Amino acid sequence: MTAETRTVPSGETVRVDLGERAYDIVIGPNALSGLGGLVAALAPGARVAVVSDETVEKLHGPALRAALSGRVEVAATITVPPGESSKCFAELERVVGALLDARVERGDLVIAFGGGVVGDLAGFAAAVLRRGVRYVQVPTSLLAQVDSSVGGKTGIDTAHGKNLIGAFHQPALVVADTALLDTLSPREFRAGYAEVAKYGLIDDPAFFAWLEGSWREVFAGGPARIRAIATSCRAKARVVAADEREAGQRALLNLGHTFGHAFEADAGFTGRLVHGEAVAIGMVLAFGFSAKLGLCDPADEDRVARHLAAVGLPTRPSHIEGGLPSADRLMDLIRQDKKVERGNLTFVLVEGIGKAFVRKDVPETAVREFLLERLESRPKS
Ligand SMILES: NC(=O)c1ccc[n+]([C@@H]2O[C@H](COP(=O)([O-])OP(=O)(O)OC[C@H]3O[C@@H](n4cnc5c(N)ncnc54)[C@H](O)[C@@H]3O)[C@@H](O)[C@H]2O)c1
Ligand SMILES: O=C(O)C(=O)C[C@@H](O)[C@H](O)[C@H](O)COP(=O)(O)O
Ligand SMILES: [Zn+2]
Repeated sequence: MTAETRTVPSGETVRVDLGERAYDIVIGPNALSGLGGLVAALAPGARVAVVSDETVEKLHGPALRAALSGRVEVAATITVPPGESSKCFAELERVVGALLDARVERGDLVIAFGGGVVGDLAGFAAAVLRRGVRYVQVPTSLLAQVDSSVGGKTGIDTAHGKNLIGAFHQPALVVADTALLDTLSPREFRAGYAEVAKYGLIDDPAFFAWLEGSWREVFAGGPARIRAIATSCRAKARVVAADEREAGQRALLNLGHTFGHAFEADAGFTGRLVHGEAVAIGMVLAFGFSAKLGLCDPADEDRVARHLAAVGLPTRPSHIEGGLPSADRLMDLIRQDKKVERGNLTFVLVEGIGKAFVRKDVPETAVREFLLERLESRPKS
């Protein structure tokens, strides 16, 4: 275990152990109040530029500025429209332009204040601005607190697919204030929960079993929520520290994503299907595909689907509103997956709950046949 953990009252600090790029994830219900001091210590005298979305800025912008006040000068606050459609070239150009207008220098810091969309977009902007400035993740959605703010994957989507343009650029600090989640919509909380459950499904069956019994407390807030977030961050920190650039085992964090990203791209990166929902459907499909290949017991797929459905997540392609793509359309999108090697598909498969593994050279014919079986509704194309 390379991720260090320090327990602090009603919260926790997890270290992402990456040598000269190591950083802390500060987790807790009042973590935001410490941001000014942490940023001032990280880059004494530096200015910061805040990138947020309109919803988060309106709800929590004043608290962020109060946390920075008297410690750090805010050079600019840049907002983008909420939602996945902001992870695009046009918004990247606008954000980078605004950072240059504010004369953000190499020694300054960008603060990504929002969900995973803002984190991925602002992180990518920071990666390319003046060939790289440091940034701080202040994640405000459950998904961002348990997954996207950690690990340094940044980027945008294109019509070709999800996150196809981007860079590995680690944050200098992550501050996850769990109280900010109180304003998150139930739908977005559920979407983030899919990535929480993912950590149990990858290699922590005891965590998955705990979630099956305690998810209501996680949704309600309090210690169970903090425990779920800290456990997720520890798991992600451990994987990232061992394989920063996804040369091998980091691909496990992609469980459910090869299918999920294809459905998201087909939906046009709209609110019709948000990332966590696509991951929920994709994880059930990953279990189903593994069962079809004789690698795992079909009962495990049922158990996963039962739990995700219990919290209100979609679990089948037919749950996606607005019609389904054809298997051929999905195969086209899957061929763009970043795990493809010399044209061959790579999938994260399972031998059971908590027993995920990476399989290269998965035959396209097997994937297509499986998709045809699972696209129960009439395709729209
Ligand atoms: N880089 C990574 O490792 C990684 C990991 C997982 C997901 N992602 C990416 O993250 C994105 C999804 O992130 P997301 O689910 O946070 O979506 P998001 O950023 O769109 O946030 C979801 C919605 O919640 C709102 N919101 C955020 N915080 C809020 C708060 N505290 N109160 C009220 N509303 C709030 C936002 O305005 C938005 O409408 C996808 O683009 C996905 O690809 C990246
Ligand atoms: O951090 C990772 O590695 C992940 O795979 C986490 C995923 O939850 C996340 O959605 C990530 O952005 C997907 O990565 P990608 O390389 O498939 O775009
Ligand atoms: Zn994801």
